[in-house]
Amino acid sequence: MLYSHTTPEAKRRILRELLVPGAARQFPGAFNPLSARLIGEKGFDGVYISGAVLANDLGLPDIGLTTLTEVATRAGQIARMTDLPAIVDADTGFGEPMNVARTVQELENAGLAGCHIEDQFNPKRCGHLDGKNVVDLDTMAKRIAAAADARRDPNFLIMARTDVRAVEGLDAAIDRAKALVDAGADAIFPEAMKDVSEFEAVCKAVDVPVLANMTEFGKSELFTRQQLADAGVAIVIYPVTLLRSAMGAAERVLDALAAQGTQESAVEEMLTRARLYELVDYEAYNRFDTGIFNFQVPGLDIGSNNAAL
Ligand SMILES: C[C@](O)(C(=O)O)[C@H](CC(=O)O)C(=O)O
Ligand SMILES: [Mg+2]
Repeated sequence: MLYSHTTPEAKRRILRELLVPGAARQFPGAFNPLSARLIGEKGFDGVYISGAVLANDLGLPDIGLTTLTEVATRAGQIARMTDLPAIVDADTGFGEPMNVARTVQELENAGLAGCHIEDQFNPKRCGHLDGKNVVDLDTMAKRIAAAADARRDPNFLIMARTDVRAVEGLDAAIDRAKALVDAGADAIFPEAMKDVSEFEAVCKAVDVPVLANMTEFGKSELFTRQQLADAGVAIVIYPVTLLRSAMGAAERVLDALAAQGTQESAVEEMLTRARLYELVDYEAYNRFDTGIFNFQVPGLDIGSNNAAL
């Protein structure tokens, strides 16, 4: 009832145990707190919180317009709804090293298990679009070192994302990944890999867990969990999958409603009232109320929901 029963510290310990090279742990992207609950119910290993989804949900493009406060608040709302560890996309860290340090502490406070910080500069963009720009290694290494130094929980995962692959090629991306591990990164997110052999090359080159981004309509094919596991990947994210699916469904029902004058034809596809209540654990709140509201006043009927009161 109410929220996660697992503490942030425990979630971070769990995350560290999950991130084994070759385990290809699946972290679907939650687009709201309730969808995080669904992800947990379906037996996934963790929850991803996408910067693109966060921005798009506010009606903004994913170009670095969201603020640390917005991201930490929303990520915290999502993290508290699940017992799974949640990793959030911290974009470029929201500024220079001192800002990155504050970012990490705010995300720790919000109950996240880890975050990734990338080497683009603002205005940043989706890693699967052309025309990206990256900062030099020194600047990025300082971001990562500041992040690692600022955390108070040693298990809070600092993942370095590099967008260098699309700008300077795979070898340069691998060199950067290695240097970022030296700077303190606990894990590497190599963005926009072209094929599975590229993931394999990164996994071989670094000694830390590697993430694969299986975003639809991007530069990477949608590899299966098994393919990525065989390549040595530790964690796979599906950042925008649920938002795309939910918005696709919303668009279809609006079309039906406009065309037919009723939503009747779409009801079958909808989450039922019962299922929705199940997801918010409605029943547990009822039980809680009944447990508290158990006293009697002589001569007065104060049964639950008594209209006379
Ligand atoms: C992973 C990502 O950073 C995100 O914000 O979810 C995006 C996803 C996307 O735009 O499809 C990315 O840059 O790949
Ligand atoms: Mg992003």
